[in-house]
Amino acid sequence: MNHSHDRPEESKVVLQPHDWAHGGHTVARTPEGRVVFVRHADVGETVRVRLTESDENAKLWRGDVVEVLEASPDRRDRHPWEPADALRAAALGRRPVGGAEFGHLGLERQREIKTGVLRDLLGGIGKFGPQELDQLAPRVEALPGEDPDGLGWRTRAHFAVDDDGAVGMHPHRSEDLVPVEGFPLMVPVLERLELHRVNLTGVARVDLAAPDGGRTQQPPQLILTPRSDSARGTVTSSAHGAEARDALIARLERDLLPHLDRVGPGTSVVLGPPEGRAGEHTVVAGQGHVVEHVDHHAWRVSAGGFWQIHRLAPGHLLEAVLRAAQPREGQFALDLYSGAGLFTAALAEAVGARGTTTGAVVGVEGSPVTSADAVLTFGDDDHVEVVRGGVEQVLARRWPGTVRSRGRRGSGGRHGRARTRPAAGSAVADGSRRPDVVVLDPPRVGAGKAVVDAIHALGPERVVYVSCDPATLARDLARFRHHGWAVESMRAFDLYPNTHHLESLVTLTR
Ligand SMILES: C[S@@+](CC[C@H](N)C(=O)[O-])C[C@H]1O[C@@H](n2cnc3c(N)ncnc32)[C@H](O)[C@@H]1O
Repeated sequence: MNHSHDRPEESKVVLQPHDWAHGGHTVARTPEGRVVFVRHADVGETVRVRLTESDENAKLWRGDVVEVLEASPDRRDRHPWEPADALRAAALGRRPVGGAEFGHLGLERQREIKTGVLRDLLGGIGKFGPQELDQLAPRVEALPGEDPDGLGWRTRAHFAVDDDGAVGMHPHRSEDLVPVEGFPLMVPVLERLELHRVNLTGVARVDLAAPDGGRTQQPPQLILTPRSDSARGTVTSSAHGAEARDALIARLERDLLPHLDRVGPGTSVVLGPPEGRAGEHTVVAGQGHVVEHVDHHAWRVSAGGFWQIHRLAPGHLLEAVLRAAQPREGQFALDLYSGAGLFTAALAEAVGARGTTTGAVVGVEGSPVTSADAVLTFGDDDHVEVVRGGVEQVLARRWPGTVRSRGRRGSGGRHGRARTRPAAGSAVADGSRRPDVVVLDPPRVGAGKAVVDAIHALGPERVVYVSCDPATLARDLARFRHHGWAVESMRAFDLYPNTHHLESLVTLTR
């Protein structure tokens, strides 16, 4: 069992990190040979580290930098966000919050580190040889139009709320809650909401959404998740819970709405089900959904539905996916883990206009909220079909024999029978036609063996894999390569500046 140290002076060691690992930390060794994952450092530095997990029996220890004895040339003079600055947090006797764990380094260095981690994972888990890696030359690219400090990009963010109703964030792997006044990684329209000035007692979590990258007149949206415990007038699902929910709504109308009228007029406020429960959303003010746009496309995204986080990501990814997938008029494209239909829309336009008999797109999405959005977005477009369900289950149903293991994976596995609307031609609907192009964009757990095997069995010309986790991507690529697929090209994007996260886009052919 790990134990955390409450008395910092008792648990400090001086270390020299020698490597970067996946997950946002450097790797160092104590003189006794113990491996320590150190956050907020860089390779080549000498740092004093406060151990946050150091159980004698643990395989590895963890710690945060509290003092820099020899600094990396890439260390920034000033961290762009104080609550996440490890050195400043140490001076205040607390831990840095998560959310900007690379903020101590310049953006170029951040991308260099992410490129190195991607390459290491492809070599280790993915079994790519050094020559293959040199040929592919994966490199994490900055998005054109990115802020020079990597700030102001998040159109989606969330905060926890403490017992006293103040918004806060957690340090890495900690239940502690540090109150925060804003989050400069968010787009300005969300920063201006100044939620730290409002008492949100009875709320467990606040999610924020700024449509259209925060650029349009469309106001932002706040989604509040009520607490489910019995403390402080909170909400349960019982009849008593309905009263508590009404009381919470009354309190929000009294405290939150006048504040929002001053700082963010028109902001929508939506109350979700209590934490850990499924259920309806109640619109307290404004609307229950936003509309996202890229060029001439528009998508509906409801409270709780998925949308790409970086303000520039939807347009950039859409273009990159189209370039990689090369869909042609009359083809059948399968969009797996399709969300609200970002790629579905572009693929649909490329394979044929409404009413064509041969061009078709099928999007598969597991979340009931997000797939319902896609159904509404694509309306009566008869060459687009939106299927709600787990990818593995949907592939097994539509193309029996392609999925060997019927394990239940990921969020999509929970959602019963697929709901389809409308059929995109009978051959597509009954599974007798197979896709020419498959795009997949799974969550961090990746696609997994059964889904990769099924895509292989479907025999498309091209597969485009969009990934937000390079470790599961490497694992899934190894499986594709086992089936004889080759990586034609690989790109990676810095969609999450000042954090260790990265997005990859891989084109596979046979
Ligand atoms: C990374 S998002 C990509 C969405 C979309 N491609 C986009 O760019 O907006 C992954 C999506 O997969 C859905 N999802 C997660 N696990 C799933 C599963 N097993 N089957 C189907 N959908 C799943 C999530 O609800 C989410 O909308």
